[in-house]
Amino acid sequence: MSGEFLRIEGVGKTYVSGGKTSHVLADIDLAIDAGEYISIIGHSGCGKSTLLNIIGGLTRATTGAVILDHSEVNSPGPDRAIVFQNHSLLPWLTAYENVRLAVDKVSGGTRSRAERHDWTLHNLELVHMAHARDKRPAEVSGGMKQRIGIARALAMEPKVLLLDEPFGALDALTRAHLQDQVMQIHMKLRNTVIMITHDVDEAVLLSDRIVMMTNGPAAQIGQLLTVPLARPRNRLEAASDPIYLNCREAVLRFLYERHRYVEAA
Ligand SMILES: Nc1ncnc2c1ncn2[C@@H]1O[C@H](COP(=O)(O)OP(=O)(O)OP(=O)(O)O)[C@@H](O)[C@H]1O
Repeated sequence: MSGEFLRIEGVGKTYVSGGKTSHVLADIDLAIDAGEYISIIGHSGCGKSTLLNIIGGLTRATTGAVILDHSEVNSPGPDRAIVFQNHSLLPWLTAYENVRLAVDKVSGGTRSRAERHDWTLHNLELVHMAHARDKRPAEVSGGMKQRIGIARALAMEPKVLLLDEPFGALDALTRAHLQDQVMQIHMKLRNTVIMITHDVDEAVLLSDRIVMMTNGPAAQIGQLLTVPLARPRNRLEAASDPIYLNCREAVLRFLYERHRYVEAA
């Protein structure tokens, strides 16, 4: 592993609002290889979204830098697509149109109309949503909306896919189904993914490495855990695999023994 693809170097973040200063992140160093699936886990409010937004270019780091493929990240860009917990689809557009809009924006100058049409459909097929291409967000389930959001993000062919609790609002069965699909897509595309989650099993099942954050203020990476489970992974087989169980226990111990959540006063 060279860790040259995405480097987070000494990243810190301080918010100043209403005369109050809060040190959210301090000295975050992380090197990620192309094709890795990384999860970020930590208690509520520790700064996970802040870190993801810094990588996405939506928030500027106070100190340090993010270097993606040898260029410093200073603003949002199509090379980093973000999928949020609550889908951000345009309600007046169909599934096809939501994805097509992103495709036109990113590859309007490089692909013909026919190619952009095919590419839009290809990405809807990837998430098994081609059958619902003409439905608007209000006409489909929460899981389907997330799948359209993932299709839209993938269609932009980002260097990094940033997932901010993408399955957080879904029921357990839909969530498991979508996790399996994301694993299949990752196997197929070998894309680089950084995902925030609160779910220990989700982190272990999907990730190559898990970034465990300490509690804030000034949260840091407390532990970095490699998940040496072979791929493709099957959730039923994994559930009794000693490697899976050891990783799961390591994350639980980190969260509930070493860095227990303390309710803010
Ligand atoms: N724009 C902002 N201005 C001031 N403080 C902010 C801002 N955005 C986030 N914060 C604060 O930074 C801290 C970290 O927030 P962040 O959303 O990154 O945490 P998180 O770990 O993603 O939380 P959760 O798991 O609950 O989503 C919180 O205390 C939050 O109130």
